[in-house]
Amino acid sequence: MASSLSFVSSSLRTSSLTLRTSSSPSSSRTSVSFSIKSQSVALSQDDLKKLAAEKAVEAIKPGMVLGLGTGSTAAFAVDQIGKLLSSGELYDIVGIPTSKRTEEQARSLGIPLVGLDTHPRIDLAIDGADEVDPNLDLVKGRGGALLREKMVEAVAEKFIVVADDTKLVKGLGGSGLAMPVEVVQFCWNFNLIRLKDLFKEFGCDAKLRIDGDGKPYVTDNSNYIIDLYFENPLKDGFAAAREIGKFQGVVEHGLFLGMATSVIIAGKNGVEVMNK
Ligand SMILES: O=C[C@H](O)[C@H](O)[C@H](O)COP(=O)(O)O
Repeated sequence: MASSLSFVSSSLRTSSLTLRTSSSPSSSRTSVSFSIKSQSVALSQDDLKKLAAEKAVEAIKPGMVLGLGTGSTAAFAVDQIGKLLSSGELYDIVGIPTSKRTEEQARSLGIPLVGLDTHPRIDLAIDGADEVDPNLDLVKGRGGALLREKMVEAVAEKFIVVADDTKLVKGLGGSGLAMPVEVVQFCWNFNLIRLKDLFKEFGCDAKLRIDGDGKPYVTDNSNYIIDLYFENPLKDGFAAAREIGKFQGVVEHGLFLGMATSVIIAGKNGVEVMNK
């Protein structure tokens, strides 16, 4: 708790923000509120993503094996890692990218890359999320990277999720946006129908993800994605994950349960660090 608080505070200070911190010894949450001297500045959603991502990067130490996440928020973290490496403030780290996009970005920034074959244990993974519930369980994969993300983040000793506060939900599936399931291309519609049927009590619609050219979206692993849309949040994410996993041809799903060790959420009123 104390270490989380200090890494958030020092970084915000360098951004010339005034901080007020509060935390309870019995609580797993640390809040840092901030205001800009003179007058308030409207932070965009991208500003908030960057703020959360850069706070997470402060937890990186030389010698670490890192999981490099995918998406617009994780990209800010990868950028920051690249900057710190090139300035010499950070050294002796290697990263495992969770998508071809992240691999390309990391290579362009000179971040040394390795794979799980040679580095099966990761010290710290930093990634975004699509939904974060009060237990720090997540929906991920709207960017299509769920399979590699889950493989990498499942073996991370620490997994810090970075997000702006629009990602907070009371229950998973509750945002009304997609909960992705990666399936093999073979007879994909068979699995679409089974998935829709599995969740009919939650008012589930299921759609094959289509890319900008009107063709099925193909993941880095040459699979398709079926997006599930729920009218009501899932009551039991673990039960849902178990049932989805029973379908042959389902490769992975976007429920990341019991995996995040910390979540850094940036909102208009400050940054909140929630620890498991
Ligand atoms: O497949 C994509 C990943 O799970 C992303 O981390 C997730 O979709 C969040 O992305 P963003 O930070 O762009 O909202």
